[in-house]
Amino acid sequence: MSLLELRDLSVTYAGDVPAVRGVSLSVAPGEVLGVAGESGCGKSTITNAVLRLLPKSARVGGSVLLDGEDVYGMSFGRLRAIRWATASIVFQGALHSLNAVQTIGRQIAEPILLHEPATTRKEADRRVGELLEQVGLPARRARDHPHQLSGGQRQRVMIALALACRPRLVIADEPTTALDVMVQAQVLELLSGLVRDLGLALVLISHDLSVLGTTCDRVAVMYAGKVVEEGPASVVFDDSRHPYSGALAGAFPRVGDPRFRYAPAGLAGDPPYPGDLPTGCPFHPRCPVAFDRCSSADVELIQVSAGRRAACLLAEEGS
Ligand SMILES: Nc1ncnc2c1ncn2[C@@H]1O[C@H](COP(=O)(O)OP(=O)(O)OP(=O)(O)O)[C@@H](O)[C@H]1O
Repeated sequence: MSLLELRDLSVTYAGDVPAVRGVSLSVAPGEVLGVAGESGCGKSTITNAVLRLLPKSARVGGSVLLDGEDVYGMSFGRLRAIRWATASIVFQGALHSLNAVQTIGRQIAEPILLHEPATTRKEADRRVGELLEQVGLPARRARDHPHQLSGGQRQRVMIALALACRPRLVIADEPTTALDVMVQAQVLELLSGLVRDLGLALVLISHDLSVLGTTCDRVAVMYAGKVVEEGPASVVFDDSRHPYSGALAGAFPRVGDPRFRYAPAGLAGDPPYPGDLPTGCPFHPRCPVAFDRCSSADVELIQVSAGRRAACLLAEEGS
């Protein structure tokens, strides 16, 4: 059974900005789902929607089911109980998310003491030490302040923090952005190990397909608030059925790679602003293989083969 299920989720910000438009996705324990797309496609909005962290003015449609429970139908008391304990988020920007004037240990202990009031300070400190070791840091680093750690170490602390209350789902929003390639690989290996060892469900959000390709079981590619392709990570990138996924994958091309057929020279232009979307397929103004119907036809996400969905007229025609 899925631990997280988004059913036709839509989020519209004040001013009629439809940032997320009918997204259906799910992730099971022990599975890594990648969510890819350029800046502004709605990735962080989905993250915040899962734990009801959106601004009050945002309108939410569809549903978010966490372990079968409707997140938008539950009381605030229940919501407080599931935040951290059932699901937690590793937010973007480790440096800015940590409190500069508090020790690492204090910050990790805080959600434990809040969610498990029977825990003593001493027990919480022991758990903090264990959590730090679990993410590959010595327990003594609990006494440090954030500025005493490197970027990669701070990101590990963010992961320890997310694990503090033993959640079953972790959403990591751009967990490796701003880290150098070696440290990136270590953080991804750490996350994969946690999925393997703890049976976590992990949603990994990134604009960088090389990050997702190596770590995820399945990937959903988003464009202008919608999923435009979804399937096993390896095939989505190696044999894209949507020109946008092909173009994103083409940003990391290999010689002789079939992805070149979509993006010989990279992807020109910018994604549309959600408040001002083009008619037809929202990708058509940038699409290297668009034809006349693309600017007017409604394109739905359809199943193109077992476990694979794509939203493209060419995929519909099976070409
Ligand atoms: N509070 C808000 N009010 C109005 N519009 C918003 C708000 N937050 C986000 N948006 C808009 O919604 C769209 C989706 O934003 P979101 O942050 O979810 O994208 P993203 O894919 O996570 O981008 P990034 O990778 O840059 O974080 C963007 O066009 C953004 O400008």
